[in-house]
Amino acid sequence: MYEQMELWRDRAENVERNGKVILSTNGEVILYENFFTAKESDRLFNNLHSHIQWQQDTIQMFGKSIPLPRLTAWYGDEGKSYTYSGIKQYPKPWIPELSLIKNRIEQVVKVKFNSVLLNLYRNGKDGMDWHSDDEPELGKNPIIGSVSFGGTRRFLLKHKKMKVQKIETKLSHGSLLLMCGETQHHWQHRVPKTAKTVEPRINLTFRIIH
Ligand SMILES: O=C(O)CCC(=O)C(=O)O
Ligand SMILES: [Fe+2]
Repeated sequence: MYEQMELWRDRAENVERNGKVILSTNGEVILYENFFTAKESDRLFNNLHSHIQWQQDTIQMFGKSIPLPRLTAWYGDEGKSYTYSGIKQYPKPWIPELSLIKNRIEQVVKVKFNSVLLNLYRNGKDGMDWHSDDEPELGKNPIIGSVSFGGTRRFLLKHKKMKVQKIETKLSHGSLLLMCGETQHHWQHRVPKTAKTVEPRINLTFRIIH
């Protein structure tokens, strides 16, 4: 037992050392590549792809209902509602694959997440436009743990006021990106669509809903 705990601690510290600081002005973003091994990531991608209840959400624009360019799902603790695209949503209960991922990132982040928003980018035509994760339910300086499986996609950050300040990284199979501090207050992020052929990608953003 003791030995196992030591192993966990070593692993957590090692991962911490391997984190790359992507952004440190007006917020903090850290990337841990290969947070999950390739083998674990393959297994988790397949499991989530088939076990998650993916849904096609729409947004209302000029009186029209427009499908979002990705499939989504929301899981979490019971009773934590979340308003997304103007619709009050209730999470589906945790499933083992999600609890496993959540536990693993909590070892490093040292907070307890109570919900996760999942996105499935089926191909290069799927993406996510500029936004901040600044919904009031998330509180002032939310910590967001973003896990990626499947095809690598570009991830961009731009400062809200100093528009020239742009940061770009790639989110690959098995990576963990942490966004903390004032990041959501000062920065927007997006996953651009691409004309290149890309493998499907699953992204999970773990959040704390107050
Ligand atoms: O797919 C990603 O990496 C980003 C997802 C995201 O920004 C979100 O769900 O709020
Ligand atoms: Fe986001």
